[in-house]
Amino acid sequence: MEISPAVADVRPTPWTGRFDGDGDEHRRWWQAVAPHTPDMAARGATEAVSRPAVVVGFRSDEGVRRNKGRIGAAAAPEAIRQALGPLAFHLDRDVFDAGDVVVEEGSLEAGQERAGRVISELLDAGKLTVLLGGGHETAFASYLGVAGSEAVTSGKRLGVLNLDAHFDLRDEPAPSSGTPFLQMARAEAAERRELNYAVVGISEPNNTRTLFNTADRLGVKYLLDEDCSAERVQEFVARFLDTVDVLYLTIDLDVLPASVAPGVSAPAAYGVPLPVISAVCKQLAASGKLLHLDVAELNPEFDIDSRTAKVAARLVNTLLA
Ligand SMILES: N=CN[C@@H](CCC(=O)O)C(=O)O
Ligand SMILES: [Mn+2]
Ligand SMILES: [Mn+2]
Repeated sequence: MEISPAVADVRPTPWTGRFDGDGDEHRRWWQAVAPHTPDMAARGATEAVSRPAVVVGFRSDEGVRRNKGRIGAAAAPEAIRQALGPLAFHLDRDVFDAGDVVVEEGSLEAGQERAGRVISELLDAGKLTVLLGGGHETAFASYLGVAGSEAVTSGKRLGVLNLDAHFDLRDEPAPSSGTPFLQMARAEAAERRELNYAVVGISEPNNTRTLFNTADRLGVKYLLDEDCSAERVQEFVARFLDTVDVLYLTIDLDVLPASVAPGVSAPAAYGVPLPVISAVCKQLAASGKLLHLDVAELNPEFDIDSRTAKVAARLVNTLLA
């Protein structure tokens, strides 16, 4: 029996940006990105050398709403595409847009499952997947996709690296943007595995003792924001990479200082400097272990001059380069 491919809820719309000419030397992201159609799922790269990347949006406010935050992240996928569109395209890979999964109020879990199925299929077709959130409930959608992929079900060791001021290990009656990594730990335990979870940028005053206790009980490795010198982070990430075969990277933009990333639900008073976060992205891209990535918590409503969206776009560009 033929199983129909998983598709996003909303088809991709054309990207826009500055036009300098049609030649390769003028190429920007908006000219390079092509719509991804279900029948392309199994198609490999064209002339590009690296694994093709596929962008998927996760339009969700529901996790932040449930977590009592400032809603508006559902508009983030569009804002990040708008910030990526005009950037000069120097990548050695094809990039496709598969459209958006749309989370209706109250139906977060179903949206996470839909996005998970789309991600798993793309991963199994050899793509590097990029999920644009949404609040950090996006991470559980990513996890479902990654955990359902052949790479992980065939036994490759998965590592989850979170760049975030928060653990997001809350124990709540309903999933939210504050719970995804506890949900992952429980899902991994159900598969008789342990979640291999590391966080860079934890703000001590913004995580309660309960959250630190949960992190310790689960064996979470973390670096506090105040300890995030370039050297410490590089060494921490290198040690973590040694323990994994495939990596899922999740960037919560509130890991950055509020001056760099004001457009988030919970801006960081301290934050990890952008050059340090950018260096991590380069380190991960060079590792060859990156399976999937997402960017979460952009809230365009609170952004200033698209500053946060532009940082998100820049980091995605770095990770795919
Ligand atoms: N996504 C997670 N967000 C933080 C929000 C913290 C806050 O609002 O101060 C958390 O739940 O810990
Ligand atoms: Mn988070
Ligand atoms: Mn956070």
